[in-house]
Amino acid sequence: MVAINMTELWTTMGSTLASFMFLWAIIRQYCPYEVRRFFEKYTHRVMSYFYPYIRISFHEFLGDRLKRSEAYSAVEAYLSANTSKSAKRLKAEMGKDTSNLVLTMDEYERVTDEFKGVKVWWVSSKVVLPTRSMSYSAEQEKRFYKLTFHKKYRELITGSYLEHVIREGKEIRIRNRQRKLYTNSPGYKWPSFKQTMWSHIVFEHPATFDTLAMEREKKQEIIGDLLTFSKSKDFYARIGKAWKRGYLLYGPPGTGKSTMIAAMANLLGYDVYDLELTAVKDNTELRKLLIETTSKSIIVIEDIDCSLDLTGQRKKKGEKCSDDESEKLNPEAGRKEANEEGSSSSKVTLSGLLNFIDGIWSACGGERLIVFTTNYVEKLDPALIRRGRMDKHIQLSYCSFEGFKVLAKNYLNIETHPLFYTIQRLIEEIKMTPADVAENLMPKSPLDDAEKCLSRLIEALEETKETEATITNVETEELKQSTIPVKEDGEFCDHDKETVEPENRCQR
Ligand SMILES: Nc1ncnc2c1ncn2[C@@H]1O[C@H](COP(=O)(O)OP(=O)(O)OP(=O)(O)O)[C@@H](O)[C@H]1O
Repeated sequence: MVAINMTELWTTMGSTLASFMFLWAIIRQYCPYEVRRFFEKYTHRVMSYFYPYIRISFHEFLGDRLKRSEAYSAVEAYLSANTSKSAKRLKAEMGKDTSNLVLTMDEYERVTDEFKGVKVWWVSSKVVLPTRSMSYSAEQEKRFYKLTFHKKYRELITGSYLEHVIREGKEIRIRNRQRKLYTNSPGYKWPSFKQTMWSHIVFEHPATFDTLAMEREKKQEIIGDLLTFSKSKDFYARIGKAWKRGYLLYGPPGTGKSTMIAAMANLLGYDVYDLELTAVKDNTELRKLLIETTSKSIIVIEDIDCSLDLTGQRKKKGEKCSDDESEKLNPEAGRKEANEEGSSSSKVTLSGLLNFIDGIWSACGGERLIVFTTNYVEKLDPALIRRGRMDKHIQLSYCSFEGFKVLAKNYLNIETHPLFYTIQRLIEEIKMTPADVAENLMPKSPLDDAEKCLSRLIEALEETKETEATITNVETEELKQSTIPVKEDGEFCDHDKETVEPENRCQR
């Protein structure tokens, strides 16, 4: 009897539940969104008393939909890197630089992640909301990620796990982002006054430390310094110092200063801000530009000796070093200067620049390198380049044999050749910049093989050697002649002060 009753009870319950589910499916389809939300809200509240799991949502857009949520983007990057191997349904999109595919979890896909032995679940989801406007009615999709975990791990997950997800997600995004090369150029801002602003292009310089012609040991030291800096956030916080580091690159033109900056940016994945000081109106504008720079960037002032003189006064436009090379990092630099002609004289001072490097504003943003380059280090004010401001001074010099070997590998794809012995002998006694060596190694026609290019370099080195020898001979000769000659009667003769008739002058 009892058994029959139980069977009846189960059957009734089953059919009631089925009817309820059927009804709910109809209601879901036809009832207005607001009513549905109301039911769902209260059902969730009742359920949460018995449900042992906690859920956290990360919505793509918050509030006005104008700006994508940083947390959502970080979670997306984290999940695409960490779970794309375990997810069964993935979405493929072109990366920002259109060179690779980026895989992310497809909608309604669920993946598991583990942190310190605790399992959590991520679901990518979306809600479709009706939008009503005067002119059209459309649906709006709101995407979000939902994280679920057991309530006994609340502290661990909301604390260290989420911190780990966001930090790693941000790092992945920085690694994958398209980097930018900024330059300051004059712009107009309401109410129509001229001021310099950052504009940018995509930064795609191919230089790396591998392709840089330099002694291996020196290269390793610089790489070590840069990597240590980039991982020292906590260290800088502990010692109470802004997270930034100054580099001074100096050496003759064509020794690789600009190339090294590009290699630094590529190594660390930083943006580059190429600051043209002559286009900055005054210290206030300089500070504004500084505040606008972002973290993980290199601020470069090339040829610093040409932008500011030792008294701290700006050089006039006409006095700027005529140096085509300064346009290398940024093709807009030349145009910018032309645009600047006729603008009012600038008033950036040495103290303004010192403030820029280590004033109170310089601490905002964090993780920044400030790089100055110069061909004449001796011309710079010691205050500008003292340690603490320019922490690391790097001299780039004429091409060594080791540097030549890097260039031979880059340009000719060879690591050894019988002509290397001759080149080693010549390059060790002659001053030739890596830029000149590189130019000679560059094949000039499809028929140019390694032998031809190396022979051309040897020829150029020998020519330079001859020119240097001729110059030295002339100089020695001039030096000999410039010593004050003695007249036959033993009197000294100073040619510069001679006022006597030519025929009475002493013979050189
Ligand atoms: N050390 C180097 N390693 C590899 N290539 C180099 C090196 N130095 C120069 N080059 C080559 O020479 C060209 C000019 O070099 P770069 O612009 O870096 O020199 P620079 O020292 O910045 O010159 P300047 O002082 O005139 O601005 C580069 O495009 C690069 O191809």
